[in-house]
Amino acid sequence: GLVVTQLDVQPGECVKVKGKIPSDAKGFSVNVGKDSSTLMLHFNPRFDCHGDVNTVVCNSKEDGMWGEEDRKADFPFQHGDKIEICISFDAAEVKVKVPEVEFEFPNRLGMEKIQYLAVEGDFKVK
Ligand SMILES: CCCO[C@@H]1O[C@H](CO)[C@@H](O[C@@H]2O[C@H](CO)[C@H](O)[C@H](OCc3cn(Cc4cccc(C#CCN)c4)nn3)[C@H]2O)[C@H](O)[C@H]1NC(C)=O
Repeated sequence: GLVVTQLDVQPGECVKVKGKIPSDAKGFSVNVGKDSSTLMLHFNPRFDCHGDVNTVVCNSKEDGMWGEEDRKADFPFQHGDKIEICISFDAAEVKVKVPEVEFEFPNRLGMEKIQYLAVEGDFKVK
């Protein structure tokens, strides 16, 4: 999927990804951080994959190693949805705004900018 590098997003700024969730989507992820091995956030809505149904899984990745998963209570996504995902952060946390819901995740790595964004799986970036 889409990979963007050299982004240089600062605290308080937001990066927005618009796209469509295919009608047969199993799951997708939006990753932001330094690069593919060092992620401030792996935002992974799962419709039906890895044994999860309608569950948003968030995690961080440090030098290629996954952290502790954080499974969210909300799942505000449906097959066929056209959505905007807005990601912003500060020293303490990462915020992921989607229609109707804002998810929060700790800025575990204390990252001071987002250089890298990658979208994987069943999400058609517009
Ligand atoms: C119960 C004991 C075992 O526990 C399980 O252990 C697994 C392995 O660690 C974890 O799963 C890993 O979880 C990690 C976050 O933590 C990651 O999501 C990682 O995926 C990386 C990855 C990303 N991509 C690209 C991509 C992305 C989204 C869509 C597609 C598609 C498609 C076409 N339909 C492709 N491919 N692989 C996942 O494998 C499970 O959550 C975890 N489950 C629980 C309950 O704990």
